[in-house]
Amino acid sequence: MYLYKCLLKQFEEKRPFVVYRKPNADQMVGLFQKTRELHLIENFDEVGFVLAPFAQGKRFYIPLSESAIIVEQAPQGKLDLEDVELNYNDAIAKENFEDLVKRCVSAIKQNVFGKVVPSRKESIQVDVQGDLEGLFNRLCLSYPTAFCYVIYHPEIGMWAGATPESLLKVKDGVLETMALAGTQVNNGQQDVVWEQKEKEEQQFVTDFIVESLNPLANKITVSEPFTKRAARVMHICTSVVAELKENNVKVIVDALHPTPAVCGMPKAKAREFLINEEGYERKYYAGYIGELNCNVIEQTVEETDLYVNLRCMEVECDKVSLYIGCGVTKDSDPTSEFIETVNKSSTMKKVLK
Ligand SMILES: C=C(O[C@@H]1C=C(C(=O)O)C=C[C@H]1O)C(=O)O
Repeated sequence: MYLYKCLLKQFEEKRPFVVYRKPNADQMVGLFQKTRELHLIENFDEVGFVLAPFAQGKRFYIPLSESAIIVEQAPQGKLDLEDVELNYNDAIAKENFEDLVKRCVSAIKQNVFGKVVPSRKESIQVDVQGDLEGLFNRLCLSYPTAFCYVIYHPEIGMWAGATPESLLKVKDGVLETMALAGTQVNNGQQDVVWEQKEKEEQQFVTDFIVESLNPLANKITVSEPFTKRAARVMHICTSVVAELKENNVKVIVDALHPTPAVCGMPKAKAREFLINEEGYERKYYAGYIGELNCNVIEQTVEETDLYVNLRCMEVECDKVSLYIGCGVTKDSDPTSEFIETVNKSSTMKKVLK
């Protein structure tokens, strides 16, 4: 396919690119920047594809005006990749993460915050860059309902992922978003029962989103919670629709990012704790990614469609680093939370060959 040829050439020449496929979409998009420049987002009037970090780091974009744009049919069909063997007994990772969760619970009990979302990083020796076409195909075919992407910038590096979580979509003055939290293993079971802890955790996220949007919206509609399946896990989800007073993407992004689904609440306290206590830098994990002031397939510039960068990995020449986190409340059990991160890690592990 022409898009993949361009991707290979672009990567060989160390020029920025992104290839992505939106949830349930038939088409995929490739943006191939003609220069190697790093374009930073200043005021959110920019038009292009953005990748923003969780906290520290550069918020950059690939401008449409400087890129070759290729739209092709996305990989069709469904691939059921074999389950990978998950290691629940990595003693060092387990001990470190459980210790972090204990510190989170103790901060919650001291009323520093009500919820926090600690995370960890797991590196695997594997060469993925040698077969980017295969990687993107596997992402799209395995996760048809996710936002799948591979993005590269010579000054930033390469990231890939298949995220189930929308940060926001703004179109015609209407904003759509979701409150996603609470996790259990997805065995394809039909009767799903959610524990009180998970329901509360998800309610935190819904409340935060509604409160943050209140000053910005004339009317907000919240759906009943429903179960959203995402590969090996599933979550509780609520859809939120807001009629905006003003179409100011910067104000809306600042209000929502990072949501308590990936950070905690109150936001500032949780974020400060994570930056100081996690012991590593999240970089673009739990940041956001997507089209800013454009919809490439529909060829309009009046739309923004951003996703939370979850179930993702940083791709280097001989290794990948997976980033995985989980919401912690006062009732969290450190071992169960570690197991949850292992389960979530299977989304990316499955597409590695
Ligand atoms: C933080 C992650 O996922 C988030 C946390 C969830 C939870 O705490 O149950 C569920 C969905 C996501 O909003 C992750 O996948 O790394």
